[in-house]
Amino acid sequence: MDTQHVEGDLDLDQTLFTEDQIRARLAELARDIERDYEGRDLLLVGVLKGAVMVMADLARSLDRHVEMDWMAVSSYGSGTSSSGVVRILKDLDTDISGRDVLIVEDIIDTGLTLSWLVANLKSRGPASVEIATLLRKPDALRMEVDVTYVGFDIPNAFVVGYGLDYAERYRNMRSIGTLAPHVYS
Ligand SMILES: O=P(O)(O)OC[C@H]1O[C@H](OP(=O)(O)OP(=O)(O)O)[C@H](O)[C@@H]1O
Ligand code: HPA
Ligand SMILES: [Mg+2]
Repeated sequence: MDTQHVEGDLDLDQTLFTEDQIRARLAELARDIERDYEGRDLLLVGVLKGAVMVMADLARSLDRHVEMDWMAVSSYGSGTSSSGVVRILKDLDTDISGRDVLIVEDIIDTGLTLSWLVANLKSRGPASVEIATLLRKPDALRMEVDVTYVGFDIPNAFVVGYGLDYAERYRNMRSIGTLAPHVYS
């Protein structure tokens, strides 16, 4: 199944990561996470909606018990640049005080979402808060974010697929690619 199985059109410029490359990298991160959290309970917190695919595949790569909870926050709306205003659309169901929390994200772009979210979760008294993200754009960072597990560093271009959307489209692509400029011009 190729990148364009969903759209079958010319909306994508380039494939950055195939399904196989994503799966292999998540398996490596899973081994690191198993080692680092050995003997401790672990709560994975997925950030909706973009992180659904990463959460599903990372959690299934882990050879251990984990709990999963979800938050929905949004700062991008339907555009390609962060509004800088983070809104909680859905909060956790779990009380995280005293818990080891690992935030699972699809992408760190400006860092605004994650820096806000880490501060928000730390204020709830967890034992620890770490971040696992599949993608990070080092050149786009506006807020420093301490990330423990990074899948891939990527150039500063808008990407879609594997959970990542442009105006809610392309999330169900199996691979990740850059969007052709004509799509948002
Ligand atoms: O580092 P930043 O510049 O803050 O960008 C990263 C955030 O932006 C995207 O979420 P979005 O707000 O698009 O919501 P979504 O996951 O529902 O698409 C992405 O899933 C991250 O949560
Ligand atoms: O490059 C991106 N693509 C999709 N959603 C995003 N949210 C932040 N950066 C991105
Ligand atoms: Mg989005």
